[in-house]
Amino acid sequence: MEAGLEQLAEVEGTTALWLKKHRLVYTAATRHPFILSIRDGSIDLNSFKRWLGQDYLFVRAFVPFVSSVLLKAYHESDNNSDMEVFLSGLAALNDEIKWFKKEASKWGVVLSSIAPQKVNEDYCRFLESLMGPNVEYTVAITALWAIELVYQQSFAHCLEEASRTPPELAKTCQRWGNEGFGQYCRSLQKIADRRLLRATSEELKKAEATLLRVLEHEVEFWNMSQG
Ligand SMILES: Cc1ncc(CNC=O)c(N)n1
Repeated sequence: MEAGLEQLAEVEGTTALWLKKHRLVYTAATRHPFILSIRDGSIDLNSFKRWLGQDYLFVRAFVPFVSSVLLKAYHESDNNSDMEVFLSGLAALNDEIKWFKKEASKWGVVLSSIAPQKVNEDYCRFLESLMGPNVEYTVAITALWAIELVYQQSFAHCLEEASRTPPELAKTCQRWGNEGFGQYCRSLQKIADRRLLRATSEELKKAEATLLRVLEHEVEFWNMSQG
């Protein structure tokens, strides 16, 4: 007998099914020419610096978004360990903001004088639209997982055996490509799958649409960085 999508979701997880279903845009986000140019060493350092400055601004907007997911977990979660996962994410972001400042000064990028580009503003506005109390926890955790996954998958690709990532970019790739961050992403995915298994069809629809929007925003962000 053929298994329905709902039965498959119990075995494989809804998120994995969605990544298969949307593999074209998922691959566009995680194997973008910008990332491939880091991996093969051909990256234009001006593109890297543009990415660095814009991503610093993005991460500043990402902190309140993660906080909003933590707040939803506190109020709505059926599992009290969820909150600790987000708390560890926020702790990592604290470290990350310091890293951005150090890295920027190393490259001569003046963070205080960087204006967000339109693509970045659009992405940050999308994050804000997910922060309100009207957005379900299930939808918000799906977005958070997808946002982190794109960076984890992209930068881990630059650390693989065959990659020729320039040594001065290795630390950047390790920030999101390391095993600990991979574990964090799996924790987020487990929470998302647990929630999606119990979601209404309305919530499922919203969560899947939100995943797609995240992947599209990530592709645009790489496009913008590449210039
Ligand atoms: C545009 C974008 N997407 C995802 C991440 C990764 N999350 C936190 O650092 C990021 N830094 N920037």
